[in-house]
Amino acid sequence: MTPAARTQAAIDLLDAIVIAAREGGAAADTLISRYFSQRRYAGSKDRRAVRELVYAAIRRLGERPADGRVAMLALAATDPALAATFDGSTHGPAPIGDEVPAVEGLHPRWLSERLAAAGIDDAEQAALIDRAPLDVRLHPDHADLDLPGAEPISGLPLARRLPAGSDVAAHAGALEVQDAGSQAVTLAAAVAPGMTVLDLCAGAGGKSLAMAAQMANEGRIIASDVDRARLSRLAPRAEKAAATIIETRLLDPNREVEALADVQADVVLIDAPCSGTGTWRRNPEARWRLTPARLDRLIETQRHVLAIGAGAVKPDGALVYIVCSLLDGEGPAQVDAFLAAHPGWQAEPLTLPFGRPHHAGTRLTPAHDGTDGFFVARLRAPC
Ligand SMILES: C[S@@+](CC[C@H](N)C(=O)[O-])C[C@H]1O[C@@H](n2cnc3c(N)ncnc32)[C@H](O)[C@@H]1O
Repeated sequence: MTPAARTQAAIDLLDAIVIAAREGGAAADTLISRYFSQRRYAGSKDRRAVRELVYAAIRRLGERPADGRVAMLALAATDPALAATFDGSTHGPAPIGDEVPAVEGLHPRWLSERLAAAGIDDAEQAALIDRAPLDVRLHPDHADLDLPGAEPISGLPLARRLPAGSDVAAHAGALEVQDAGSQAVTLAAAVAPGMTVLDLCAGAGGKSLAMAAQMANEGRIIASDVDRARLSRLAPRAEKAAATIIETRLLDPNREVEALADVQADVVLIDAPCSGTGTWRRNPEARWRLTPARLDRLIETQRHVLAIGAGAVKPDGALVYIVCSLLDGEGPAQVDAFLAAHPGWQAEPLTLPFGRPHHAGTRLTPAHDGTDGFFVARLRAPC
């Protein structure tokens, strides 16, 4: 592909990403993969170059742009070589005319304001869209696995930080790709061999698998979710990891309580659906998707799953609430509301390898901890 054709490809992709963000379509990564699967003529260098252009534009623009062309024009405004690719050639974009590029910025203004209200200052906000590192968790049986360029991560003996682009697929069964922050917040569950644990919002099971390792594969983990497709990815992962204590339970939305009536768990982990503001490093276009109305719906769902989770904790057991968001409405405010509505429950102090105390829990941020952003709280049920 010529440089001009790469620019046009980035514009086309950004068009699709903007529409998907507005209409709840697929993630940018998925759209990029689909785009190139239909254009076999594009080589690996072309794909990398186009991808970099697309993500540079997404990171540069806080507000969702009108379309791909104004997004790329914003990049071209400070990059003469890129501006020169708007040359009107056969596969390239039309020459730059009297056009207004998209406005640069960190995040949509309403989200910046809510993050600031949660104490996330400008430097912390900027770090939310840095590039994320590639972290993995080794299975205990493979703790001495030699991975080229792997760095240890302090406080997490089985975690390694790998050079970008490392081939982890070659080690399936010996490791899981999992952000160090995600590994750290799972430690708040303090699970031990023999316990009964409910991972209420298990998804594809990243945290269930980590807990099974912490439990030395002894005890019982019920991994539940309302999303069949996500939950179905857990069984093959558990098999590869030889995590035999995990059983999956697909929940019918709004009938979760009946489906979990037999569960009295030592620990209920709720990795709740959330806005994902703490994971924007991995999918920065997610900040173009979120709206106040969507956030309100997520907050309502969080309340719902907290109430379900509380009913499955045995007396004196623990409820661990996690969100990968830095918005207080999804973290501390949820926990405060829960404690106010559930007399006898108490927040417990946490000692984790990362994070700082924040209201009734602990907060991890990319700038402070080098991890994705999380809020986690551990709540003790009355005896
Ligand atoms: C943050 S994701 C979980 C990620 C997962 N724990 C992991 O570590 O990979 C949140 C999950 O909550 C699930 N969820 C949403 N509403 C739910 C409900 N009412 N009951 C159970 N799970 C629910 C979603 O389907 C989604 O998979």
